[in-house]
Amino acid sequence: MSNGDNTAGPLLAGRGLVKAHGRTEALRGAGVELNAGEILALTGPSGSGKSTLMHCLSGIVRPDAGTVTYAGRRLEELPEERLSELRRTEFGVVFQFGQLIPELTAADNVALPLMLAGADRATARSAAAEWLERFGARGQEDLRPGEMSGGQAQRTALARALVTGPRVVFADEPTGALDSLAGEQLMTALVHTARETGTAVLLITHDAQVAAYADREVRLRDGVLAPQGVAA
Ligand SMILES: Nc1ncnc2c1ncn2[C@@H]1O[C@H](COP(=O)(O)OP(=O)(O)OP(=O)(O)O)[C@@H](O)[C@H]1O
Repeated sequence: MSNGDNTAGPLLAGRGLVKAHGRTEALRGAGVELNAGEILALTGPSGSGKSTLMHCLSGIVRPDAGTVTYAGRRLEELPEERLSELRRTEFGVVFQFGQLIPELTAADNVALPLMLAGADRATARSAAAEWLERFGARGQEDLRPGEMSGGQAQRTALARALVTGPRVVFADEPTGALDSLAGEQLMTALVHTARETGTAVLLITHDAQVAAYADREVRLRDGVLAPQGVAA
């Protein structure tokens, strides 16, 4: 898919997003903008709609109403296959519990997105080893998720999210299952890499210390979002 941006505005913008899960209105007109290279923290109480908003912005879920614009393209207008391609090539995702494939080693988990994009196994594994090293997971290439600490699993998940060179990483409570030291190490690695590569990050967190790594923080409440200004 071409990278031909035709906007001078934000890289990713959700406007007037509405999404119900059954009778629960998770989003009730939420709007948020993410600029290229920006690290944005999305905070708010449990159940306020953070994950639903992230799923709409990343094209995993189609909103009931409202628009999502990525690099000048309206996600709701893309056919499913173009949307999948965009998710695979331009977006990376990290969840609270890594969600690595249990049967695969760290190296194969990280290599997988490249192989899905058509790289051969040797090339993909060599890129995977480089990314694992970058995230301080050198020597862990052959570990399977069941043999990893929480921090090792999350570093592997970060490497997997970034290996394809995405322009946006969506991270949903990436430090939520880690102790504070491992959480700090993960955030330092994520922020450092995002700065180096110019990748934008949308970061859901409950933790003010984690939100403080962001350039800006916005807060959701009852499915609606209000700007909070610059994070500490
Ligand atoms: N698949 C689903 N089916 C039914 N209800 C859902 C579903 N996903 C979310 N909800 C409901 O929608 C609301 C918003 O959920 P969401 O997970 O987006 O909030 P959140 O702010 O991310 O919460 P948390 O911080 O607890 O993860 C909640 O009331 C939740 O129970």
